[in-house]
Amino acid sequence: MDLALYQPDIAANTGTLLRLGACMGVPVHVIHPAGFAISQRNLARSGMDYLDRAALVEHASFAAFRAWQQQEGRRLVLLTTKASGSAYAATYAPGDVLLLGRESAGVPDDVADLADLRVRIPMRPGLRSINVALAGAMVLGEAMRQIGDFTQLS
Ligand SMILES: C[S@@+](CC[C@H](N)C(=O)[O-])C[C@H]1O[C@@H](n2cnc3c(N)ncnc32)[C@H](O)[C@@H]1O
Repeated sequence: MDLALYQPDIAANTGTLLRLGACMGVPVHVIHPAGFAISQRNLARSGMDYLDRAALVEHASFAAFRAWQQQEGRRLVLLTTKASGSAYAATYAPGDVLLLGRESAGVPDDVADLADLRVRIPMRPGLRSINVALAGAMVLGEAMRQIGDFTQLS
């Protein structure tokens, strides 16, 4: 199970997800261009001293990320408010890569079309979206619970 961030805009969210990845043993992929430099200075406030324990993988472009994902034979699961299927009705597998959209605009349609599975966290009517780091945490938690990954943690 991996997390992937599509062209993230806000360093604090990426730092938060890197800290989550470090604690859960989940690699975090950043798909460039990001809206900020990937640096200790930019990420330290939210990532704190967990950054050194995070498995960060940077991809120069979506094409580079896509090549890696296909080469590895990993399923791409997109978290999007535009999905019809609930993230809590989906079935996850150990190799899944959970792809999160950018804070400002999600992912473009051509990227969404490549996803093997698109899932939505149900929300109350009239509300737009959940913070990207919280959305990632909610679905990662469900996916890890399903595949039994929490049993490997203390
Ligand atoms: C702030 S939201 C982006 C909102 C953007 N306007 C859009 O249309 O996607 C950032 C990312 O968090 C995730 N996200 C937020 N709320 C979500 C929800 N209810 N279901 C699934 N993913 C969600 C998605 O990956 C989304 O691209």
